Amino acid sequence: MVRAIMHGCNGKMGQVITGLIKADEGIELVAGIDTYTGIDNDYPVFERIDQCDVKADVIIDFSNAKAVDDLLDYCTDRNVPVVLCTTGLSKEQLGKVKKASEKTAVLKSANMSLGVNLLMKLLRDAAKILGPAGFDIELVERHHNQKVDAPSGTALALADSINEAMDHTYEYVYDRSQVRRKRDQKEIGIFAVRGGTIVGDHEVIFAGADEVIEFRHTAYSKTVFGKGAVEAAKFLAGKPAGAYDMSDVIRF
Ligand SMILES: NC(=O)C1=CN([C@@H]2O[C@H](COP(=O)(O)OP(=O)(O)OC[C@H]3O[C@@H](n4cnc5c(N)ncnc54)[C@H](O)[C@@H]3O)[C@@H](O)[C@H]2O)C=CC1
Ligand SMILES: O=C(O)C1=N[C@H](C(=O)O)C[C@H](O)C1
Repeated sequence: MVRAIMHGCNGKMGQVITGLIKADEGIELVAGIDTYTGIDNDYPVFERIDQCDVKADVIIDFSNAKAVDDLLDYCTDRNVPVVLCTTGLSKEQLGKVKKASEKTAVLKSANMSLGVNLLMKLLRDAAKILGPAGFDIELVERHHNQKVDAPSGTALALADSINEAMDHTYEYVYDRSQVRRKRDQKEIGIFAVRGGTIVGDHEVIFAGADEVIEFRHTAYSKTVFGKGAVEAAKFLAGKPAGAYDMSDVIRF
């Protein structure tokens, strides 16, 4: 049985994972960490990660970018593998994630769903054909009104997978309001919509002369992310130090 700690246990994703793990015989939650303590869980909850003295095989993180530095310190000091799902990390934090992966197993993914991870692969193939054929690439993401980071981690990851296939020749453009010029072909425009309870929606538009191809992923519940995170935690427990992602868990 894999022993897991839920970092951000009283948030929306933390509670989804709590429910999924309760019904899973292969993994148990032995502790939770959250600054908000107004929920009764059937595992001990600590307000700060450095207060947690419960031993675990893996930590699952859905919290807040501000909480990630202390989490990485805890995981590297104790050599605990971590499934890092929080988005909106700074450039410095991404560097810290890389360093942490030299000391412990770190699986970072902006989107744990099967669909988005397949989409990344499809986009790489599409870009290799449509980019050289002169198609412009634009990305629109839509999320609920409680989301703090923009654009979404997934939008950036989708753009990165396209750019990777194109030898990193594309620039990302987030705001065209201040610039009076036509778009460059080597741009990926990235736009964020926030409203209501939209779980997560990503649309990638390849617009050519007289034809448009659109790829779209829509999450209808947070369970799709939760399921992927639980699978990732089971996969990561016991793994040696290194940088992992969902392509190590989901084999296409
Ligand atoms: N990788 C993926 O597939 C997904 C990633 N996310 C990301 O996960 C993060 C959390 O999302 P939600 O659960 O919707 O947010 P939420 O705001 O509902 O939950 C975050 C929880 O973290 C807690 N928290 C804040 N500071 C903390 C600290 N220092 N230590 C421990 N806990 C702390 C908050 O009190 C809250 O309960 C966001 O960055 C979001 O973008 C969300 C869904 C899917
Ligand atoms: O905050 C969310 O809700 C989500 N965040 C992730 C992101 O920023 O990409 C993944 C998912 O789309 C939901």
